[in-house]
Amino acid sequence: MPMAASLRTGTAILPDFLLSRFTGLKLSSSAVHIRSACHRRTRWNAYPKCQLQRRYATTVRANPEVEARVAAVPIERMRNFCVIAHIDHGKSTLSDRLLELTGTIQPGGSHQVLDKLDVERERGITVKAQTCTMLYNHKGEDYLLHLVDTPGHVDFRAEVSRSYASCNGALLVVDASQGVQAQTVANFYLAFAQGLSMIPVINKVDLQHAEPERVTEQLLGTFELEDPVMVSAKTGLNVAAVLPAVIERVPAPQGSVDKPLKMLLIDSWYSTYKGVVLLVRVFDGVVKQGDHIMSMGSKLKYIVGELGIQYPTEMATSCLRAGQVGYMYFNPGMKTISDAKLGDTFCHLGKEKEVEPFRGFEEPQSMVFVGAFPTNQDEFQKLEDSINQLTLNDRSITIAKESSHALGLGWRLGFLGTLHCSVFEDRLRQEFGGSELLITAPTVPFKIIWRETVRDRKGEEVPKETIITNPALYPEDDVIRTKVQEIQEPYVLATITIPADPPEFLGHVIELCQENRGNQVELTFFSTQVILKYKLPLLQLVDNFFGKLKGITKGYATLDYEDAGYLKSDVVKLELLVNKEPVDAIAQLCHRSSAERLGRMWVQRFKSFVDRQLFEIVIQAAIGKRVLARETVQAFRKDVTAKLYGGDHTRRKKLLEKQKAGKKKLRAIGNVIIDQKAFQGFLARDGGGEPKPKK
Ligand SMILES: Nc1nc2c(ncn2[C@@H]2O[C@H](COP(=O)(O)OP(=O)(O)OP(=O)(O)O)[C@@H](O)[C@H]2O)c(=O)[nH]1
Repeated sequence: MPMAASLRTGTAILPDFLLSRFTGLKLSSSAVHIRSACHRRTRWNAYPKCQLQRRYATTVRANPEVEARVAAVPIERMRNFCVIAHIDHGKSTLSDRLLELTGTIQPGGSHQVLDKLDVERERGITVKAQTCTMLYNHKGEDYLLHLVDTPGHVDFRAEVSRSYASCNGALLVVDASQGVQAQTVANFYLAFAQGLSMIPVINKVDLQHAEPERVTEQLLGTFELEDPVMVSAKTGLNVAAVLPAVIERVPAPQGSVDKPLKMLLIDSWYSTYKGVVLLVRVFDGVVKQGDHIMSMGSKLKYIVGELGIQYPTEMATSCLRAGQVGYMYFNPGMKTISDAKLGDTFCHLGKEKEVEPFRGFEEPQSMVFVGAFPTNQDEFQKLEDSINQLTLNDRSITIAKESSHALGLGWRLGFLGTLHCSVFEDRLRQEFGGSELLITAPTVPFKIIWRETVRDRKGEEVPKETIITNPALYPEDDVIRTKVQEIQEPYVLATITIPADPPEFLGHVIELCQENRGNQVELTFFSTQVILKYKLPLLQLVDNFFGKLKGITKGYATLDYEDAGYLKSDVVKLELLVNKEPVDAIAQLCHRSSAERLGRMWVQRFKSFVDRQLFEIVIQAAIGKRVLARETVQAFRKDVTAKLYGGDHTRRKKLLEKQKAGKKKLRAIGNVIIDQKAFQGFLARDGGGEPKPKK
């Protein structure tokens, strides 16, 4: 058994080949890389098959030399900053270089140490903010730097906003060949609103078509940001200039170790081995192992177990002081991860009156919903287990049981956006088995404003409101006529950037936005770029808008969006009928203007997946009683006894068993028997429009 390069964690040694099997990592990199990777991966996916991975992930070793250096750094020499950028502009690569430069990880190891979730590696995107503490010697003095690598995609904006609470500054990374893009704009304003000091970093200057001068002008023109640091995170060129800029341009955190403890809960995740882990930022005071503390939100009391810094994995220290960000376990641990309310303030027990709690974070709302059903109803429990495993560390996913006449028992799942949804779908297909799963078309929440009134908190009479996330719960026509005042759908303010050349791009994009019921809000020309702002219904966005946008701009357009509230809409419920019986799982709420096109597409598509039967099958798309489209599957005559010729009875038995197993996957819609494969084919999406793996 090869034991060289084994990873020593605590008292156990795991051989290379086992380690690589359980972690999926190559072992050329240092042990630190491996442990870091193991640790990060467990935060998003708790894979049942990776017990060993999780066990090794949570191993903690104190390092007296590092701890002594950390303890000697006063608050004036601490800097907490995040790295923000448009997708793919190089945040994670730059973060890697900074970790190497400060000796936190070994140089030349595996890439993107902070992108460690399976999904991040597979798709080449960051979905979870990751943090790391570094020690950096500048002009002969040690500085304690706390870096947060943030996700670029709009769906994970809540992660970014939360990270800002632990930071005083931000590195705004811009690709030297692409310049300012949609998410650069969005991230800049978010960071600006939080009062963060921003350092522009122009990355990828090594590229042949890099235009650092043009991007410098753009940064000045768009954000009034001066003095960018020009780097190549890939080759390491000039990366050494980044940290001195952080020290000089990002203010030290405010706070005092002499004041009562005031600590903010920024993030939490679940470790099977040790339970709930908290990521905290200490604003005032000092917290040590054994301290009795309380949550000012829930009033629950806890005793601090182990605490320390992420260096880049957990490294136990004796205390965390004002200005620091670190991890913490309670002893006994928190019962469930939902007890860890992000944005909660903690103080020492008995000091509650002396501490003003933080306002907390805004809870992100689910905006994209799908139904998930097992093709074989016997597998319902297995699906439930898979969903529970995958949502353990992602509390932004909402889950509710759902029952469909056509598809049986399943789950209604809510996500922050389309990428969030498609990332989860991929994970669930991997975990549960892709061919065994039916996922319905994504939909958005609709708001129903009733004529009936209720009293609000101030005692004033206001119309009653209901949010509908499942078309099955949409009121019947007569209820809408008599009891509903209006129906609203969610809108977003979309920012689209495109190159000014070729000029046709602009025309195509305006056309696309108009076709999708968009209203132009702003159109700005920069030297080589155009930034458009449109108010668009979210429903249009989930219908592969990004894919279409990329298509008409040869992949050059970038898109970002923010919530723009609910607006009145002419919503209808489109249903698919099979021999007059509605197929509930396929019903969708849509705008009246798109109902006919969608209906026609539905009937043609469904027809192509339905097997002919002994009688004619009529497939229709309808709004209430009004039929919009119709297709017919002709009957055919089948000799059902053809295969059952006399002779070998075992053959006959096998055939019957096969039929029995097959029946589990059949569904009756009225008198029509439909194989789940038809639904699967009909509901299959090509997933276009989302970022593709880049490596
Ligand atoms: N040529 C060149 N490529 C770079 C440089 N920095 C990063 N890249 C490449 O650009 C791609 C994106 O880099 P990442 O670090 O993953 O970008 P990111 O901003 O973290 O991406 P998200 O996490 O998805 O938001 C990778 O293929 C990197 O290898 C650079 O300085 N020069």
